[in-house]
Amino acid sequence: MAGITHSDIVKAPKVLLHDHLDGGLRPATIVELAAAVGHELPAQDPERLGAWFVAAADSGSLERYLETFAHTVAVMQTVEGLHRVAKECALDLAADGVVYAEIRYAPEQHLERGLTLDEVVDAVHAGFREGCAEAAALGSPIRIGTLLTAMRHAARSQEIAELAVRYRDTGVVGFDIAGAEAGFPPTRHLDAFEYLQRENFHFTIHAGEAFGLPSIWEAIQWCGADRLGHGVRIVDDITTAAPEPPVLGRLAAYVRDKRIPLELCPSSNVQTGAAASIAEHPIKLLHDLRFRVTVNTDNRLMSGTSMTREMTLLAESFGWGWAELQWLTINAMKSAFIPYDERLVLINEVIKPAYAKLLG
Ligand SMILES: O=c1[nH]cnc2c1ncn2[C@H]1C[C@H](O)[C@@H](CO)O1
Ligand SMILES: [Zn+2]
Repeated sequence: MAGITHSDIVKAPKVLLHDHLDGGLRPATIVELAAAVGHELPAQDPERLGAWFVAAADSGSLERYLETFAHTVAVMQTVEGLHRVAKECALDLAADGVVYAEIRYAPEQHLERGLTLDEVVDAVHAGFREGCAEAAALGSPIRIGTLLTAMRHAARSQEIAELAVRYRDTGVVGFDIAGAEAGFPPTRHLDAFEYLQRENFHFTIHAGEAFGLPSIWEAIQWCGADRLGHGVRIVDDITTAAPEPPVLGRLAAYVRDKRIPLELCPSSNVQTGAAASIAEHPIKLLHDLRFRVTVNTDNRLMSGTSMTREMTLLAESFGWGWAELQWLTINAMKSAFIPYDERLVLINEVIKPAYAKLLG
């Protein structure tokens, strides 16, 4: 069924696996927190500041896109700042109809004003707890787990992996590495990934965004990633020569056969140059070939987006309807890092009944 709109999609339950806490602040909150800590911003008016982030991130380069985070990370250096940002994140996602989210951030980036790693994690978790409680009271329940990210150019991945495992029963559901990809291959952090595997813990790796197949291959075959952050460049291993059917190379076939989830982020990919436009985004091909595709926001502030907006763009570009949106949502829920039985409850008791009504 084509023609579904933003106002329809906002009401449908959605699942978000790839969203950065420091990429989703409300512009008005940045302005207030920046005034409190004396951080200078490129614009003072929230509307202009929001537009500045989108324009500055729209550079065609991941490195330049990442520079914009200086202004969000700067206001997330105190318990108050982290707590507020996490709480508002929960409220914003719930208002957008997200029922389950995994939110990531790099604790090592929030130590500039003297917080310890544990204090950072505690502040974020407290903010999420409050935000989720408030959202439930407002009639939009949401569950949130966190992923702790290590920065790939730095050397703290083992420490952050241990931090994640220590908090595994109190809100952290996985681990990730992020930051500039070219020049910083996943195997740089092999010790951390091997440690996590010995601990039976879950992790995703940003791979195949600004760098191609070798990054994806290392993430899966050397590091043992459960999921791929982006992974969009897997299309480099798929040969398309219509009218012949597409031919998958060995790595693409492995990713599809093993049902390795791809955390695709369409708008973010257009901004960093990983895709030319939404209409030309490889998500269509990957969907048609039945890869384990999920749709994500990456950074709602830098892309001026939301889960509803990402899905609306896909519905408009590819004529996708409720069947496709349900497929994406169930793919994401199946790929979450919470226990299997808990995923099933959300699929069977929240997602499927809602889409059954929408499908009519
Ligand atoms: O899409 C991304 N690719 C690589 N790194 C990213 C992306 N989005 C955000 N980051 C970085 C910047 C943040 O400060 C950090 C932790 O959330 O992760
Ligand atoms: Zn990301």
